[in-house]
Amino acid sequence: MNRIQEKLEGLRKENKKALITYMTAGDPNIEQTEKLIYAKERGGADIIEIGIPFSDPVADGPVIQAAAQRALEAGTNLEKIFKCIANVRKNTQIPIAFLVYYNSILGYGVERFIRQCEEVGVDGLVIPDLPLEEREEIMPYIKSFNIGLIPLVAPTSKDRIKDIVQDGEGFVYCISSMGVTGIRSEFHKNLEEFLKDVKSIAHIPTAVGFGFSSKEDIKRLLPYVDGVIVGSAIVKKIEESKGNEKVIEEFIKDLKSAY
Ligand SMILES: O=P(O)(O)OC[C@@H](O)[C@@H](O)c1c[nH]c2ccccc12
Repeated sequence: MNRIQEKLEGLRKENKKALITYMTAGDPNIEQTEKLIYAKERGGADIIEIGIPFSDPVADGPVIQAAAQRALEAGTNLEKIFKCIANVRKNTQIPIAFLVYYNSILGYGVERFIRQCEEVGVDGLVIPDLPLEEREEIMPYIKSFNIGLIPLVAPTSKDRIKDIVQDGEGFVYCISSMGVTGIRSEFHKNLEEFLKDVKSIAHIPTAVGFGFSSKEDIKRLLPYVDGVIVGSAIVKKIEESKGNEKVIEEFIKDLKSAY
């Protein structure tokens, strides 16, 4: 069992749910990313999702695109990110998933990338631009290392949900609404139905993300899932505060108070 599975299993036994928090690696710089991981953990984050900055992030909204831009301008690359996670692992066993575009993996070399993930202590991968049909290219490597592929399903996935979640591990990432990441006030009109459907089909825990920014949002969703993912709202705070650890810790605490 890896850290993500262990964490979610532990929470389930206590009748609790997970707060999963996203940020882009290297925003505002890679040294601060390490400190922000600790700040998030202090604030009560259960799982940390780290975005690998990429020049053509098709699923990212403006806030996260800008973060990737800042990270790339600060000289962030995979080598530095792996080093950062290796350092983090000297201090905490908090579960870590990478949000990484498939092109970044291909550019680095699939096997080399997955091996490195395991070596430094990454537990899961979310790969937004990897279609089900192309999964077999990477699956053998993922299976031979202790990493989980976190599958993404959207309200439009419908009949394909079963196939998409089949060899997923960790949790199923349910996308709340179509389009790109970013804070929203309206979600897919059948969101609750969709989340219930995924829950009934999936053999692993479910989490929902895309658009959430407050404890009110979280409270509304918790009955239907095992975790809620918050990204842009945190990245915006990182931008505004220039990566201030105290600000982020307090914001996470506030979100966690919904649980
Ligand atoms: O930013 P939001 O709307 O809170 O959504 C989470 C999201 O940022 C994070 O999980 C993410 C960042 N980039 C992505 C690309 C695809 C899917 C998910 C993501």
